[in-house]
Amino acid sequence: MWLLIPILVYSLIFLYVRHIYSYWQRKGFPHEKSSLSWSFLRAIYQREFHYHEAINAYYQTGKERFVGIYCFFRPILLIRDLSLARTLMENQAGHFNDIRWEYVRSYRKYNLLEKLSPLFAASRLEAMFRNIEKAGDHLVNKLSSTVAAGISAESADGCCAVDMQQLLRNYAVNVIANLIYGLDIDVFKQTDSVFLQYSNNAFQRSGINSYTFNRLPTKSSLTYRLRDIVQQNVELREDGATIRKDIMQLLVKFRNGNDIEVREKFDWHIENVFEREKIISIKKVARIAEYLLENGITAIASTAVFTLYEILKQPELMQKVRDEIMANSETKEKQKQINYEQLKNMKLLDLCIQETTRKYPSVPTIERTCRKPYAIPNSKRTLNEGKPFVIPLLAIQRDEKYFQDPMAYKPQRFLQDSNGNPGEKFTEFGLGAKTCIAQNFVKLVVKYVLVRLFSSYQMKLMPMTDLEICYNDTPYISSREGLKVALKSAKVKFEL
Ligand code: HEM
Repeated sequence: MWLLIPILVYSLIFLYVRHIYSYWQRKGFPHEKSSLSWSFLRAIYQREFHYHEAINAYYQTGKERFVGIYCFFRPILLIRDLSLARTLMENQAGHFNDIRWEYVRSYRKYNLLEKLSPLFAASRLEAMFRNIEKAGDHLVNKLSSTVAAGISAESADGCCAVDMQQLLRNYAVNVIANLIYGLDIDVFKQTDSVFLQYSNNAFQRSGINSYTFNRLPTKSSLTYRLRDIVQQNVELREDGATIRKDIMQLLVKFRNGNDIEVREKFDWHIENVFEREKIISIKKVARIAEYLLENGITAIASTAVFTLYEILKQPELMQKVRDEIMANSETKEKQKQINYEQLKNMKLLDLCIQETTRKYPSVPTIERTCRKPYAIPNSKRTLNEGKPFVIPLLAIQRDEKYFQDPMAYKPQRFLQDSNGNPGEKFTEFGLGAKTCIAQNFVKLVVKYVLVRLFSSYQMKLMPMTDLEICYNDTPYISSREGLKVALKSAKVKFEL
């Protein structure tokens, strides 16, 4: 009798595991070969720890438009076809809604993302430009003091080696703290700042390199400290004691039901309403701010780092970027001055940022869960409720079917050719109801920091033997020294 219990338990586990890993076969989908062998289970387990790389690698192994694969007890449908991927992202019609962004008001359901999209409208960002400049000043001040102090061995020839990855990450922290939390802080000086601690925690967590573990709820004391900052800020602004042109101001306006839609004349003042009329609670404002903080820092830093890395790798491209900056800026009191309008004219840098987001997408895979059965177009298969699909953006954007010579960094690929044919297309910021609301913002802050760097310094990549590019979640450079760049003041020329 006692012997029967373990046998029964093992049999049930065996049947359960086999049931999971035969899902796609049972449903008649094209699927990866699965078995309960040790090698298959080990491969599935390893896939968990290199999720984005594994998903993108599997994309290369076949030709079907979609294929059922397995990730650590989760059957997932991998989409291999760009037009199917676009259809799935665009035509949601309730099939793939993300309930995290839904909210109910007067018995009606709204998509919060859609309502919040004016937060990052170009005209709003233009009004916030002074705050972005402050974050740029903090970075340049830090670099100036580092170069002046000549802390490195290379300082003898007037140049200094710095880790640009870390510096740009701190710049991103300053930008987000300033615009989203409404605080003009400088984490280069305030090294105990809650924002810096949050950023370092998130970076270390990504080192665990696991799909599941990275998604476990991670409410720490930092979350509560950030919530306190939001609470104080919201109260100050609702009292009218502070009017600041930033994203927090727009979030508080939205909370009070004030119009934040894009109009020519915009009033930043907050019309405070009774508590019962508020659209979202302070807790919700804090959650949105934390979501933007968490995703924003890594996305801004990664896009800035890889754009800089690729430009520095190509001296010819670097010269063109410099020329463009020189042609569109003016010198006042021996300093290069750049305003919003001049920045808008720098088209080559726009193309560079676009090319970075193609080659190094900061969202390497898009995943959605099916909320109601979805018949896949031009096929006889139906994706059932509760089952996820994944779009391997990284692999699609590096597929020669869609992009010529995909591993080459060619910003010009997005330009019209001489016959007026449009440049190559891409989907990097997503489509449909979950399109990235912050795309204008990230392009602006990355472009601005690059302009500040190229107009203030001569830069050169230092040789790094252990440079590796990792993808968990956002791409980053894994090397002992981050992205090591030698800097000289712009007046001193490097031998290139
Ligand atoms: C170059 C940098 C960035 C890229 C390539 C990027 C890409 C994307 C993509 C592909 C989506 C769609 C995800 C989906 O369909 O599931 C998305 C959504 C979103 N992004 Fe971005 N993003 C970037 C920067 C940012 C930044 C800086 C922020 C915040 C400050 C941000 C905030 C969001 C938000 C709030 C969403 C809504 C959907 C969600 O994640 O739930 N993004 N982004």
